[in-house]
Amino acid sequence: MSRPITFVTGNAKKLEELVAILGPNFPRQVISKKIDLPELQGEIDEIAIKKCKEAARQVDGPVLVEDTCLCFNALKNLPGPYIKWFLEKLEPEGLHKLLTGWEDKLAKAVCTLAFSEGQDSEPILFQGVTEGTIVEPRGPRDFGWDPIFQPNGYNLTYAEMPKAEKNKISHRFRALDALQRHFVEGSSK
Ligand SMILES: O=c1nc[nH]c2c1ncn2[C@H]1C[C@H](O)[C@@H](COP(=O)(O)OP(=O)(O)OP(=O)(O)O)O1
Ligand SMILES: [Mg+2]
Repeated sequence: MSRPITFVTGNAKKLEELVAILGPNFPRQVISKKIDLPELQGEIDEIAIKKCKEAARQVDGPVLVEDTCLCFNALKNLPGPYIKWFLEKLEPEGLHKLLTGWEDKLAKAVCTLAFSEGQDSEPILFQGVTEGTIVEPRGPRDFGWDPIFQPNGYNLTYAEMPKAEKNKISHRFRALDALQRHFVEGSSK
């Protein structure tokens, strides 16, 4: 039996979505641990790899971490990995106003998962991207920048969508889908 995978995050909403998306059929047992890992700088992949290595060091076993970016097309993909600080200071209204000077409101939500079997294993990455536009905030405020992100093909923001609907098309769903395929295909070998 493989050891359980510890999903390390300080964000209860991420955990809630991960549990709902993975469902009961994921081939490995997943437990969670609340640790606020350092907010690192750099390119997305590099941040996820370093975050995962730090989690594996602290947990000393198999770990899963994720880093979420919100990339504005007009701003050459910023705020990207720095979205947490932008959101904290500007709130959804301010984030939307950042784009006042640009006609281009296109954005990408990017979820990068990093998995490692433990301190001595290299992290493996799985990424999910959902494209959309940045709109004036609409809907409940319970999760981050959900009120300003309207995925392509919908006239609802992530915040206005029923959770089950967001979880079918979100950046997080797409990344977890790739992770799930890796484990399901791996376990049938
Ligand atoms: O689906 C989402 N819908 C709306 N907002 C979201 C979503 N997913 C992450 N977020 C927010 C949380 C944080 O303000 C920033 C990502 O930063 P990020 O470092 O990845 O998350 P975090 O520090 O809250 O948790 P963790 O301990 O896993 O690093 O975007
Ligand atoms: Mg973080």
